Amino acid sequence: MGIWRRTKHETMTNNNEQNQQTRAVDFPGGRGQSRSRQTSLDPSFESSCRHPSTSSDRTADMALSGKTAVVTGAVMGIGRAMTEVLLQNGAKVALLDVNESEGKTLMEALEKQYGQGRTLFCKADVQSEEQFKAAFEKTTETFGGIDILCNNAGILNEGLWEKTVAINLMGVIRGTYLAFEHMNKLKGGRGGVIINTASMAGLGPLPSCPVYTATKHGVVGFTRAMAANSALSGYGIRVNTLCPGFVQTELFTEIPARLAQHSHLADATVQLVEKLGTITVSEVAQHILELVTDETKNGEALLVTPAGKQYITFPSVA
Ligand SMILES: NC(=O)C1=CN([C@@H]2O[C@H](COP(=O)(O)OP(=O)(O)OC[C@H]3O[C@@H](n4cnc5c(N)ncnc54)[C@H](O)[C@@H]3O)[C@@H](O)[C@H]2O)C=CC1
Ligand SMILES: CC/C=C\C[C@H](O)C(=O)/C=C/C=C/C=C\C=C\[C@@H](O)C/C=C\CCC(=O)O
Repeated sequence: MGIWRRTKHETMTNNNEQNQQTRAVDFPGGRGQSRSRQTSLDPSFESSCRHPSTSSDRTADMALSGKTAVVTGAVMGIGRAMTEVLLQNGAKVALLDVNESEGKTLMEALEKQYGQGRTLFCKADVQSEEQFKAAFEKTTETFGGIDILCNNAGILNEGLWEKTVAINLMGVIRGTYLAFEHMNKLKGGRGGVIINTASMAGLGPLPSCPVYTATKHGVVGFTRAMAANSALSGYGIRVNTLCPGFVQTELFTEIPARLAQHSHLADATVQLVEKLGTITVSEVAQHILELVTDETKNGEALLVTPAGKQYITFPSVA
């Protein structure tokens, strides 16, 4: 059970046993940083990110300049890394999360790093139609529209399996339907793209997390169906899903407690983690850019693991 004895913020780096402190203000460093920009809000970190004084004059030529994104579960982990990728590439970002205190702190740090008027924080639980809808409306009111949605919020708790379904699957469905209302070209929208965070567990079963596996399989299936639905309907909206393997975040900690009645399988899961390795949030988030900017990407499932990235092909049933 070695892996789970590490302190809350220590994580196992892929193929090397160095402990890493993953602090609240910077992303895990480690392997693969050459493939992704190390970003940090830690002022002591020699960041490669643009500073506010240059951000505005360089934003104009960035891939996502003029675009507005909404990210759920944006305050930490993969969602926070996605937020940074979007900001680094010129987008304005609405951060949605239930963690209000951390959200406001992050907002202040992001404004210092990327300039005023580029970010908005909305306290929003993806389980709540009212809160999610209000956040969309506030975003549209603030930035003039929504072009990108990252349905990223998710939990892993087999003991609270109904909540897991409500957040991981129903929350993604709710966000997608709200985005279709705002983006639909047939309803006055300007089109757009939705990125749903599934998981490698959305492509193959994690025996110790059957409900989590079900939610992620649901996200993959729903994404592919909505992508085809939109294409056939002429809505002008693309829908793709990102399927990370094991990623070094809070969700990845205290796994035995999260497995609940399946915790007897914790060792098997540890062996799977050791077999497959782990990746950093930056190594995951960098891939949203291709899913967002490549107009040919619709209905794609992009698997990201220590071995790299792979677009999944599914058996054709018709
Ligand atoms: N960490 C991993 O190994 C992997 C994670 N994923 C998925 O990536 C997504 C992000 O996970 P992590 O960054 O690892 O998790 P995390 O626990 O580090 O961050 C999740 C964020 O979502 C927020 N959140 C939780 N419930 C919410 C709700 N009801 N409404 C709004 N925000 C809520 C939390 O406050 C937190 O800021 C999840 O969908 C997860 O299932 C997929 C594959 C691997
Ligand atoms: C315990 C789960 C830890 C983190 C959850 C995280 O959010 C996440 O989504 C991680 C998913 C990783 C899944 C990785 C592999 C899934 C593999 C399955 O397809 C097969 C499962 C077991 C096969 C055993 C083997 O040796 O291949």
